[in-house]
Amino acid sequence: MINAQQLDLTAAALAQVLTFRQPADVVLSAFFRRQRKLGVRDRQEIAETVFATIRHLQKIQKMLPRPHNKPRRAALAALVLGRGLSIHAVKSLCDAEEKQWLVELKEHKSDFAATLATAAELPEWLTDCLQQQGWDENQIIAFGRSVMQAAPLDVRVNTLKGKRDKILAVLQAEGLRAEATPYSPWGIRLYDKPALNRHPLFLDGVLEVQDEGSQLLALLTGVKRGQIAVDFCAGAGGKTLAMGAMMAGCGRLYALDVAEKRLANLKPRMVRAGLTNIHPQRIDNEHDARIARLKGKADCVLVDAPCSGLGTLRRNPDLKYRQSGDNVEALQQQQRSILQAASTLVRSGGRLIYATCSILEAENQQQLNDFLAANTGWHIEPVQTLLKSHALPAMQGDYLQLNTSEHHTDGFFAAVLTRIK
Ligand SMILES: C[S@@+](CC[C@H](N)C(=O)[O-])C[C@H]1O[C@@H](n2cnc3c(N)ncnc32)[C@H](O)[C@@H]1O
Repeated sequence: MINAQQLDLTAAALAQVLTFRQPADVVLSAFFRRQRKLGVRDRQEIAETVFATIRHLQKIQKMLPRPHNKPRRAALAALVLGRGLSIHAVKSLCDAEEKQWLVELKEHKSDFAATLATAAELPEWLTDCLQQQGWDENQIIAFGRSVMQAAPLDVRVNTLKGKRDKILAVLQAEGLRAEATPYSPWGIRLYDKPALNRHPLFLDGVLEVQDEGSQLLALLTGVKRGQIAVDFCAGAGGKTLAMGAMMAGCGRLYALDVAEKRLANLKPRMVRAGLTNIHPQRIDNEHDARIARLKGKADCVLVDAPCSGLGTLRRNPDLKYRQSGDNVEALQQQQRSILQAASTLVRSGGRLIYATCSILEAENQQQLNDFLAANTGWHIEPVQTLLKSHALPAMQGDYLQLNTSEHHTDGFFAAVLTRIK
């Protein structure tokens, strides 16, 4: 149970977080760096209450229109709405006005359930987008609620270093609540969130943290040993490492990105994973002359495009307040340009995989349709056919579309195209 000092500090952190000028985790890390004396338990209470506030912000905002100006009230509301505390339990932390305000907040329960934005805990710009792409209210509410749950910890077994069944047995024998992921053949789901970065299986490169959905995207590339592959937007290499393992360390895998810092994070991970065939390369942009030598050479190119990230709201609930329709339009232009440039690297008969961690058609199907309208000589490979030998969620259409409410992964989209000339 949170104490008075922790509540005051939560309010101080919320005054910054709720402006949404920066990612919540960045603001919170900087806040904790300034509060050196705080213990682990203090940090946990503050962080949990900050994230509960963001997760329940639609309801809180209904009663408190500018919550960053009244962050103590926002935090108290989060304790009651998000952290399951009764008003009685928090009454020693409140003055009389605050207590009365909490009572009124609770009285609005049925209003909250009757309005789409508060029932789904999604801002109106996003519920509008989802409705425009044909989602009905029940789907939107189911999605919104599914992303209010914290994500479990999914890890991928590096097939160069271990077999999933054996590793799963080791983790279970250590008393961890662990089970095989339902769809990815390499995945293990952990429910207790152990500090994995000190675990010998992590330090030895047997395990990597990776959401099951992200594992499935790598699986979909179908990349094989000895091939030439490109991960065009590799970031810190989540999918690069999985592709490297699929290639059994043979062939060449280029990990490209514009962000030096992210690629730098890939390097120790490659070493841990025992992969020597990955070539990280920073590029200035998608037209960088340094990649011209790969034109028409790659067997497989993955474009895990920069996107709104709206499929990852379980981990980054503040994104729904930091994104907007205008932002999505700017991202669409970037995605179009990257996909176009990356496609030129694919050899005849090779594969191009376009993926995002977004649930918006504007970033997904629409990009694919635009690409196919502007480019001839490409064929869509239905995802169900590609992955028929693997367990895969039932899915309509040719694309992989993962949604937290149905598949318990982050939301992902992926399409596979083959170059036919
Ligand atoms: C969705 S993230 C990739 C995540 C990564 N694939 C993983 O699995 O961890 C998108 C990445 O695209 C990179 N990016 C943005 N613009 C780019 C460009 N023009 N060319 C290549 N990469 C770009 C960003 O720096 C970011 O790392």
